[in-house]
Amino acid sequence: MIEAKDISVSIGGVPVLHAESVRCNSGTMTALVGPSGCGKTTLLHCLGLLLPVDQGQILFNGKDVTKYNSSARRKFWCDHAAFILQDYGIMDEESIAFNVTMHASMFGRRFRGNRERLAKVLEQTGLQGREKELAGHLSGGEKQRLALARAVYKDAELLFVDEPTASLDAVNRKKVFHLLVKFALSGRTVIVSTHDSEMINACGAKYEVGSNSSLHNPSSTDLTGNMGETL
Ligand SMILES: Nc1ncnc2c1ncn2[C@@H]1O[C@H](COP(=O)(O)OP(=O)(O)OP(=O)(O)O)[C@@H](O)[C@H]1O
Repeated sequence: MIEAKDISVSIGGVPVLHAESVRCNSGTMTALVGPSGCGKTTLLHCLGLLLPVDQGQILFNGKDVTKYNSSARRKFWCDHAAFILQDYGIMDEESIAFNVTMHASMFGRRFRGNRERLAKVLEQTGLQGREKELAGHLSGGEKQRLALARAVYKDAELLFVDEPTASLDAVNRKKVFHLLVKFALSGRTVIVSTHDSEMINACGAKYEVGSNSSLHNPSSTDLTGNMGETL
């Protein structure tokens, strides 16, 4: 569970978030929604400790992590978090397998990850059989799916996702959709900044950035919204 409590952020002296509070529960996919420029990405970055807040707190499983220094933040990212951000964070000069597993020997790029898990996530993201291809040769949509494959392979407790369906066709949108839903249903905390109405409908909780109000607060018996229907 990750939570923002009354956080405010200014960028370049311009207020972007004002006293925002949102709680993202485990086992749930939470949508950060609202018009372009309202601060969805900024809030996502604050929750992921990628951007410091000026006021308020970020709580991870109830623990105040707001003032973590750079080494504590690095450990938080390494141990608990996975990100699919707008630039996808793909290393173009590396293979697909390396980008997913982040494992290779220093010399010769010999594969050292978990082969079974790698094959499974590539299958789930429609990249099966392409382990050895250079990531730089992939299209934008394929890179987006590769970023998702990496996040699922890591199996992190927290998954931060910015516009996961932005450059995908209908078939791949559905694939990404199902994968994120399954991931949340397995007990993970998934936070998605999105304009995609189908994606928003699949989320168990929705928070309108800038309105200071949750659109839907999941009760204990309805932690997943209509995620089950999506599967
Ligand atoms: N690095 C930056 N420098 C200056 N202004 C910024 C920066 N990052 C964000 N902003 C401003 O903060 C506001 C919120 O941006 P943010 O990207 O969080 O919005 P968003 O809701 O995610 O938008 P979109 O739906 O278009 O992606 C915008 O007005 C944007 O111009």
